[in-house]
Amino acid sequence: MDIVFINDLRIETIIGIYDWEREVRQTVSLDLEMAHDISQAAATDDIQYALNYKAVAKRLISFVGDAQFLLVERMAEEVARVVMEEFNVPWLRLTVSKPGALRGSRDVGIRIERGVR
Ligand SMILES: Nc1nc2c(c(=O)[nH]1)N=C([C@H](O)[C@@H](O)CO)CN2
Repeated sequence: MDIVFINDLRIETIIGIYDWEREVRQTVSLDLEMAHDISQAAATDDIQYALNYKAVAKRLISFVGDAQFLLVERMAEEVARVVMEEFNVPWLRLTVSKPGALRGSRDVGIRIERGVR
């Protein structure tokens, strides 16, 4: 299976377990790999047969921007569900990072894989 990807999609949201984190929006970064057979899009040169990464990004900017999760784990599971259900993606790998959340580290977060490749 081929991969359509989005790297370092930065979104402002409420995320975190501490009191101060419920008051201010922070940046999260999403790296997303989505399984998709690109052959029909390549053969036709027609966006209707492509997994439209702009449409996926637009949906996630809205979904994550409106959310108020406590844990990156919950955010990752919900993002994976939205992408798989709404864009008919059979498999994905998703990294959710919080840049600057841990002193001494560039970023922290989690990586998940869901579905069948
Ligand atoms: N596994 C996780 N560990 C931690 C999380 C998290 O979401 N998952 N969150 C925090 C705090 O919100 C932290 O990011 C604040 O700097 C701590 N550990």
